[in-house]
Amino acid sequence: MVIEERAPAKLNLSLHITGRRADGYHLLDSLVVFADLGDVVRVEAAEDLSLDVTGPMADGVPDGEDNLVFRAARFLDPVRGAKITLEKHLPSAAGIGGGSSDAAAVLRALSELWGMPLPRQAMALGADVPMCLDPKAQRISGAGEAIRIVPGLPKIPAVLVNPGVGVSTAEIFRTLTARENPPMPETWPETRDVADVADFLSGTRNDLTALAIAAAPEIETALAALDDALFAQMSGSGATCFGIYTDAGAADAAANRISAAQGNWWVRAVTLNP
Ligand SMILES: C[C@](O)(CO)[C@H](O)COP(=O)(O)OP(=O)(O)OC[C@H]1O[C@@H](n2ccc(N)nc2=O)[C@H](O)[C@@H]1O
Ligand SMILES: Nc1ncnc2c1ncn2[C@@H]1O[C@H](COP(=O)(O)OP(=O)(O)OP(=O)(O)O)[C@@H](O)[C@H]1O
Repeated sequence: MVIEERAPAKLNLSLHITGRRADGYHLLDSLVVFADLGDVVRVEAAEDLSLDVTGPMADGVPDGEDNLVFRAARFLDPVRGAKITLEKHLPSAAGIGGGSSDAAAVLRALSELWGMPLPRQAMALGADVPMCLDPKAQRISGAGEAIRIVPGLPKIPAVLVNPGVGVSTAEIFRTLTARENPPMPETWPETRDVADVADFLSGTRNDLTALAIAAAPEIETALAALDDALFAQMSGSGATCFGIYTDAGAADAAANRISAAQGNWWVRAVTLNP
């Protein structure tokens, strides 16, 4: 029996950095949603643990013990075996939680295969892993472990643009000096449609943007390419940026326009799910 789990792209619609803990991890206040696009993880019973990485974005992704999928399997059970296949569709080191979403998907798949409870304390695998365990719209605080589901968001047509440069999350946090910034508003607006969401987001920030642009100036070009969106911002530590649009037709048209102008960029029209 093959168990299949989707590992959707994670988008930080906002990312406020509000402080730093004694252990060096930063405190976040972030609105996170997931796209209808992602990697695919498949697991089946086997004596030994093995990992095969396939798919259009597999190039350069580690296929051994360095892969977060492998580490997640060992984290769930240090000795049990399984044959794991990871089909990569998302760019890596891209701020859309590729490795974290894969790790969460393999935890879901292996807990089913091995008949084990899903571990909720998955921070040790990465700050983004807990939020990817149940990929729904959520507000994240703490260092990523404090999760509140955000009800009532609409489906959001969007375009994801990655200008083809990898950005190291660790490196961006290391260069951060302005660590005490205001959080998002505490009260949540009633969002009935995509324009309401854009309106709310226009009062938010991604506090890593300037540092990411300093490391990868292409990010500024990617944001400029999304200037016809209702709202555009960078996700995570970059380099992927998103633009949100009134409807799927407008998102498709923007994706086609940007792809035609920038043949080497990774550009996708998606829906961001509530
Ligand atoms: C930027 C975000 O993507 C926002 O969702 C996450 O906070 C990062 O999540 P991630 O990639 O799973 O991060 P990890 O693999 O745990 O950490 C990578 C690096 O970022 C730094 N890091 C990460 C999360 C956090 N809250 N504060 C940090 O300072 C850590 O010191 C580490 O050196
Ligand atoms: N399953 C995986 N998929 C992609 N990269 C992985 C995976 N496992 C380990 N890696 C390594 O992790 C690095 C970061 O990739 P990843 O895609 O997780 O970053 P990211 O999207 O910026 O994450 P985040 O949004 O959580 O900061 C890669 O450069 C790669 O070497």
